[in-house]
Amino acid sequence: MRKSEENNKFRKKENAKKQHGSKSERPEKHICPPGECDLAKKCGGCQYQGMDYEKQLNKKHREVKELLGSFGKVEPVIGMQEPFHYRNKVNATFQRLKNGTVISGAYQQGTHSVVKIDECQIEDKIADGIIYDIRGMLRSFKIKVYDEDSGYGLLRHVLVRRGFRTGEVMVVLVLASPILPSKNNFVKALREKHPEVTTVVVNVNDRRTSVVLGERNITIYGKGFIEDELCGLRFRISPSSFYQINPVQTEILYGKAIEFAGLTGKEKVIDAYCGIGTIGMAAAGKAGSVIGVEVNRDAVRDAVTNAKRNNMKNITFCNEDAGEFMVKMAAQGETADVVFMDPPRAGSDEAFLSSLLQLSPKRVVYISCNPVTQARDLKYLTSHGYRVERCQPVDMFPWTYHIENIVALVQKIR
Ligand SMILES: C[S@@+](CC[C@H](N)C(=O)[O-])C[C@H]1O[C@@H](n2cnc3c(N)ncnc32)[C@H](O)[C@@H]1O
Repeated sequence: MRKSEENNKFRKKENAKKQHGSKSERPEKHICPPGECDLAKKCGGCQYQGMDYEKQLNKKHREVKELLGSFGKVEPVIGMQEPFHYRNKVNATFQRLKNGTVISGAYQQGTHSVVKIDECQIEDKIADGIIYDIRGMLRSFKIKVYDEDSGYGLLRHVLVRRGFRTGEVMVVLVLASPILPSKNNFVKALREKHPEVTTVVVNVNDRRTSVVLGERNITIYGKGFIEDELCGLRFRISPSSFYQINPVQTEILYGKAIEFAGLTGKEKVIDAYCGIGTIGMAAAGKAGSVIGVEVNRDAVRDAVTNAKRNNMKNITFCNEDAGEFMVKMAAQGETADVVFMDPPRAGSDEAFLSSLLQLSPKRVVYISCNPVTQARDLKYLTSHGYRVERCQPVDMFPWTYHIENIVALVQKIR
């Protein structure tokens, strides 16, 4: 995945076509000739490199059907019209080679050696350019790259996030200590090369860990977050908050999720695992009230600000473990009409699912980036009074084996 030319033929042919939701609407042929990305095998990020895009979608469809087909019909995967440079968040790890050269890129799959990446076919081009230039600035600013083995050095990762609609750019420098020497000059030099950078944050990660971000953020330029627009709403995104990485497909994903919720304007809705409040806020205009629940404190802070920013009065947020929150709601005899749940890859837990049954929502819309754990959780829900009504995979991650999937569950008639 990299320095590869997107296929111009593909673009010309497909530009005129609309986003495709069903097989017949899809472009006839998606192309990425085998071997186009010379790093694919080393980097391991794009498992489906070299595979025709249409084939990728069919393969993902088969995979979701294998896991979830027993619950009901699986719709064809909604793919992208232009499945390139979709990642709005790019994280580069830095490494100093034995000969002194500094490289940046991604860990080679299953190892801790870095594969040098200057430009990647799925990453935002501007973000890649910023990372490339930061690498070039390290020597003149005497910034040493962190060495995992010795624990010596300063710079561990650079994370760049770009607002798809706003163009705002956040650069997060993940450092082993809080002090960036000549920080003002560094920011000035970076902004001379990239005036599109709107904020620079130092994230302090002094632990021996493979987790990218530490807990402390220090804003050294700008407001410390970016804003972006999704579904006609404006969202603030802090460095540690979750935000979907493919904004084009996210609007399709949320649109389908809200359609599956069948809202009429009166419902009491829970948006569980809500991140910065995107799904709940996109749904709030069609619901009576919404409660978002999320464990990450920064994300909840963003969510509260986002609700105010969009002048939403019928949504509140709770900073809590989603399972614990549901247990409390159930213990208080509360109910809900619709529950959106969008847990991390590990899926939900029994505390959450068993309390969900007690809240007895008429509809559950389960969004997942891991159909394996989704299948496990659906097994539980379908053996406790729910049935799967709709199942819609959305390709948020072209060229990789990952797939996002939305399932609508409704209560079985007793
Ligand atoms: C896949 S993201 C979805 C976020 C949001 N729905 C969106 O579309 O942007 C999952 C979210 O669940 C949060 N999370 C993880 N474990 C949690 C838990 N036990 N309770 C509540 N939230 C949790 C994460 O911080 C993350 O924001």
